[in-house]
Amino acid sequence: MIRLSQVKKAFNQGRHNEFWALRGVDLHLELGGVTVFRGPSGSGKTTLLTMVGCLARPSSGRISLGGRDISALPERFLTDIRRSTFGFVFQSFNLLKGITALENVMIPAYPLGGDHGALKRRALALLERLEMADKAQSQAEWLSGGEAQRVAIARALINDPQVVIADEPTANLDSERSAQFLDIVSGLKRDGKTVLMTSHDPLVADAPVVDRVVGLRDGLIDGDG
Ligand SMILES: Nc1ncnc2c1ncn2[C@@H]1O[C@H](COP(=O)(O)OP(=O)(O)OP(=O)(O)O)[C@@H](O)[C@H]1O
Repeated sequence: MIRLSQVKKAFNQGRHNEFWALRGVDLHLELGGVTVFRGPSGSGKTTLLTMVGCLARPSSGRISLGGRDISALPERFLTDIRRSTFGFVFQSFNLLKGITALENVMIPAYPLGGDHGALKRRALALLERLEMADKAQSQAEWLSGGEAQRVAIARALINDPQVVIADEPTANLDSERSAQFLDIVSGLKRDGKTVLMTSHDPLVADAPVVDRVVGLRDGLIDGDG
């Protein structure tokens, strides 16, 4: 379970261009299920997910994960929690060019050590599940948008995270690919994963697989259902 208490985030704090992207968010996220964060551009959705996923720290307020306060932990502990708990799918997918799809999927597991052969088999199994096995040896830059996204999803899953965070996952996809993405999300939900997404896309927010839609406006929660 993830709990945010009065989480605030300022950018450029103390400077003339100080901006409060989050202005006091209280939120309780149960593990399991699919939550979508919706709101106008600039309302703080991405900022909120980066706090939840331990990619950045709040300026004030508390975030706890499974009852443990993680907001004030030193960076190396945050990195460990991030690696073991969260998988990320970024809007632009962020695959590394010049290496294969398979190698991209394997990268987040390298810092954890372990047997290379077993890791490769796990990565291939994930690509297989996402119907991308035939592209395992393709260079990342050769992949189409939908293919790149599926590789990014496999990469997000390689360390078997409890929580998958996806920022505007359908922004670069046509409606058929978006529907396929939602099928993948259904599969993750069946596997017991918690999925947290931001989305402008009504196709996503209104999808039957979504359990909860949290609205954000001007850095505050604006509707939760
Ligand atoms: N590193 C930064 N430095 C300064 N301002 C920032 C930074 N990151 C985000 N912001 C500002 O914080 C606000 C919230 O940004 P955020 O990316 O969380 O919005 P969002 O709701 O995800 O928007 P979108 O739907 O357009 O992706 C925006 O006004 C943005 O310009």
